[in-house]
Amino acid sequence: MSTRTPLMAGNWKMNLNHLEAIAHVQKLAFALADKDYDAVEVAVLPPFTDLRSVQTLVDGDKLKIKYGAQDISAHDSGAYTGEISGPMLAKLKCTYVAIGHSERRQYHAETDEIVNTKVKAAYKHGLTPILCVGEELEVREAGSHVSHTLAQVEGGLKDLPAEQAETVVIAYEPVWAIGTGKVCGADDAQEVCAAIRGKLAELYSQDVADKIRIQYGGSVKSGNVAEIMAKADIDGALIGGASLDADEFVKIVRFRDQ
Ligand SMILES: O=C(CO)COP(=O)(O)O
Repeated sequence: MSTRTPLMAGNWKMNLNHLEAIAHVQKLAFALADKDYDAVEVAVLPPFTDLRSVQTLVDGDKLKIKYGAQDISAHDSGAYTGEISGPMLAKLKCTYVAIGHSERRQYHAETDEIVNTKVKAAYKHGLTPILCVGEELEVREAGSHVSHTLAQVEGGLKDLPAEQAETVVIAYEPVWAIGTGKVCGADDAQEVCAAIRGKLAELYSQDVADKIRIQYGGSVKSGNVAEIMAKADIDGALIGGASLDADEFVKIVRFRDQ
């Protein structure tokens, strides 16, 4: 039995303005009880413009929900128009930051090198990275999904010491399953997540690999979450679309009841 606490994180992507964010987090706060947080860590990743509102709510009402950003600059400050730095996110008391999401790799040309620099920037400022990896449909069809994903894990964690790596969260998100309603079968997801843990053991040690949480992401809903979470190497989910519906997100947090 794994001692890893599952992490259910809602990636809102570019949805919900700061007023909608407040209403949404209030709904989650109202629905979730202490026993939910005892069993599962719950986090939301709102757009940057919502973070101050979410922080104010979480701080003011001592909510147990955690929050973080969807990206981080590789730089600490300076002439980088449009970017948001690690110190800015740390100042807002973010816990997590998603790095290398496939939408950033695809639309913003983020390479493993850039992802690796951002992972290091997150640690430098006390933020925990959620390193996103996963293959496109052509890669899966060619049968290279495992090696492709492991290369992204290795690239993203390059030169990272074990003391930092043991707290990273890896999110396996097959690109073809994101927002398509096509969930990766639980056995297929487990195959890749087990291979990721094997790679982590090779890069660090079995002890470190056993501490790292590996999430699955891609069309997770209340109806399929229990089957996915039953797998030995899956320690949570990164949820896009379904996290925008508070009732549905709460059901996902309560995956054991589904
Ligand atoms: O990309 C995702 C989470 O980061 C998954 O998105 P969906 O849950 O909408 O498929």
